[in-house]
Amino acid sequence: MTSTELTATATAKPLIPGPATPYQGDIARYWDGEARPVNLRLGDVDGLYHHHYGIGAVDHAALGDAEDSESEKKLIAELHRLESAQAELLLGHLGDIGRGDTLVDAGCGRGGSMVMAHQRFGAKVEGVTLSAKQADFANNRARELGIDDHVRAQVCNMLAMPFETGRAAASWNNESTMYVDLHDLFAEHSRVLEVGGRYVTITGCWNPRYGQPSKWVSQINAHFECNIHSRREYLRAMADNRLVPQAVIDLTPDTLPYWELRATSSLVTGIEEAFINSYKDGSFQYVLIAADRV
Ligand SMILES: C[S@@+](CC[C@H](N)C(=O)[O-])C[C@H]1O[C@@H](n2cnc3c(N)ncnc32)[C@H](O)[C@@H]1O
Ligand SMILES: CC(C)=CCC/C(C)=C/COP(=O)(O)OP(=O)(O)O
Ligand SMILES: [Mg+2]
Repeated sequence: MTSTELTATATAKPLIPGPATPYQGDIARYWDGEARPVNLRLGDVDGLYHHHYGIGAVDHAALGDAEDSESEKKLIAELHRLESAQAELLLGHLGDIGRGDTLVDAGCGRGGSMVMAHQRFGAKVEGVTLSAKQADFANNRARELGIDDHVRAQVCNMLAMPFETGRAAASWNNESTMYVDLHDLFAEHSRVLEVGGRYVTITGCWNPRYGQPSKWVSQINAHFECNIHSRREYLRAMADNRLVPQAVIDLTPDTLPYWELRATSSLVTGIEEAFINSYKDGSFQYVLIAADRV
């Protein structure tokens, strides 16, 4: 069943009485209304629906040549492959995860990373999103795949998750930290993670060596109604909340090929220039941070 045929059969009920702030209400409405072809057409490739960006070298052989009648389909498949490669990289930093473990996806979107996490580790995966539409979509996909006993999305604020203290083996934010205060966020991850648990995020952050958010970063903030943090804020907020980084990887060179390929596609959304220019002028960085809960 493709995304266009998929309809919400069960409506996710918010766990807490609605968004915590008017801003969160706006973000819930943004994602409830989001239906960009660049996200749905890529997800239709294999049923893994992402709302993050790709990394890795473009496989130009897989694209065929321009005259190829299938070139659009091949380009979509290649963009999707790079986005799934990004999720695999994040999951690869979660550490030694077993079938009996519980994982938390904070800001889970339509659930592509949750499905991949369960398929990779066999673990239980709990996701939260502000968007009832995204939660319904993710839960319908889990039901279709027969994994709804292990993969569940709930409508709630990632700053107040309905999970017991100290029970998650690992948790992550995949391009969802730019919607919340990092101290509040990392305090909540530190609460739900077991001692020695692992936290991972992949995010876009402005470069403190540039000085302040560039005009390109401001354009990205306006485009997504988000608030991109600086790299130093991540490290400071982690240090203040018992999260000790054990890997900080600059993925900027690895994500540029994805953006340059995407900029040639018919699925462009208009934000490609801001990402490419900010990555190239050094004002913006694409970073993975993996940290241990001490
Ligand atoms: C860019 S999408 C990323 C989705 C997913 N991580 C992925 O990689 O496909 C950002 C997600 O963060 C969620 N989000 C933003 N603020 C949130 C909050 N305060 N609590 C829970 N989810 C939130 C949005 O609902 C959306 O699902
Ligand atoms: C790295 C940064 C700053 C990302 C901001 C968060 C975000 C909106 C990611 C992509 O979502 P999407 O896949 O829905 O966006 P698009 O429609 O551009 O593919
Ligand atoms: Mg996308």
